[in-house]
Amino acid sequence: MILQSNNLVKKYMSKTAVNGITLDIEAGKVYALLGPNGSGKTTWMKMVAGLVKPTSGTITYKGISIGIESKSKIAYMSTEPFFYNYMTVKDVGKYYKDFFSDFDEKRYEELIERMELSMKDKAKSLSSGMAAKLKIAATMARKAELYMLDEPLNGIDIIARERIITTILEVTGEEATLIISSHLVDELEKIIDNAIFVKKGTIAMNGEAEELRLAHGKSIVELYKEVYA
Ligand SMILES: Nc1ncnc2c1ncn2[C@@H]1O[C@H](COP(=O)(O)OP(=O)(O)OP(=O)(O)O)[C@@H](O)[C@H]1O
Repeated sequence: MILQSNNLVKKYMSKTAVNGITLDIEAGKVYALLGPNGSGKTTWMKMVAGLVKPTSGTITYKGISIGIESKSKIAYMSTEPFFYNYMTVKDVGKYYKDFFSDFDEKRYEELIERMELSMKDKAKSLSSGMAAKLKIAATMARKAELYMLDEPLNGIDIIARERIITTILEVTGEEATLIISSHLVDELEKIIDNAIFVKKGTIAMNGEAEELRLAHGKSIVELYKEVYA
C-alpha cells in the first residue's frame, strides 16, 4: 500500500465536503476517482497533497503522515491555473523546475511536443484546451511516484483526449501510481485498474474495475449512471 486514507473528514463551517473516506491506494495502479460535482473529490485530493488540513482522520504515504517528504513524491495537478499570463511555455518549465527538484526538463520538452504546443507560446495566448495540456505537461514532467490529476481532460477536445491519456500512461511507466478525477468516465474506462465512486463525501463503491464489471455485469460507465441516478 502506497497511500492510506483513514476515515478522512473535512468540514468547512457547516458544510461537510469529505465525510469519512477510507481508501488504500496500491503502487503501480491507475485509479479513477469518480463522482459528480461537489462530491468531495477535489477536497480529498487536496488533503492528500497536503494543501488542505483534514478535520479528522489520517493520511499516510508509505506509512508516514503527509508532509514535506510525501509532497516531494506526489505530483498534484489542481483544477486552478498555476502560471502567470506573461509567461511563455518555456518560462512555465523554468518556474516548475524552481519548485520541484524532480522536474525533468527533457521530459517537459518531449511532453510539450506531444501536446502540440510550442516553447515560445505565451500563456495568455493559449486557448483553454491548450492551457489544460500545458498543465498536464508541467505536472507529468515531474519524476514523481504518485500523480494526482484533478479533471485533467476538462476543456480538451474529444480527439485529443485519447492521445493525452496514452501520453500520461507512457510517460509515467509501469511503476508510477495515478489517481485521475473525472466525470468523463467513458474516456477512463479503458485504462483504469480501479474505480472509486465518491458520493456526498463518502465512498459509494470501490474496487478493481474488472471485478466490478464481472460482479455487476455492467461497465464502469453503466455503474456510474446507477450509483449517481
Ligand atoms: N473552501 C471551501 N469552503 C467551503 N466549502 C467548500 C470549499 N471547498 C469545497 N467546498 C464544498 O465541499 C463540497 C465538495 O467540493 P469538492 O470541490 O471537493 O467536490 P468535487 O467532487 O471535486 O467537485 P467538482 O467535480 O465540481 O470539482 C462542495 O459542496 C463544495 O461546495
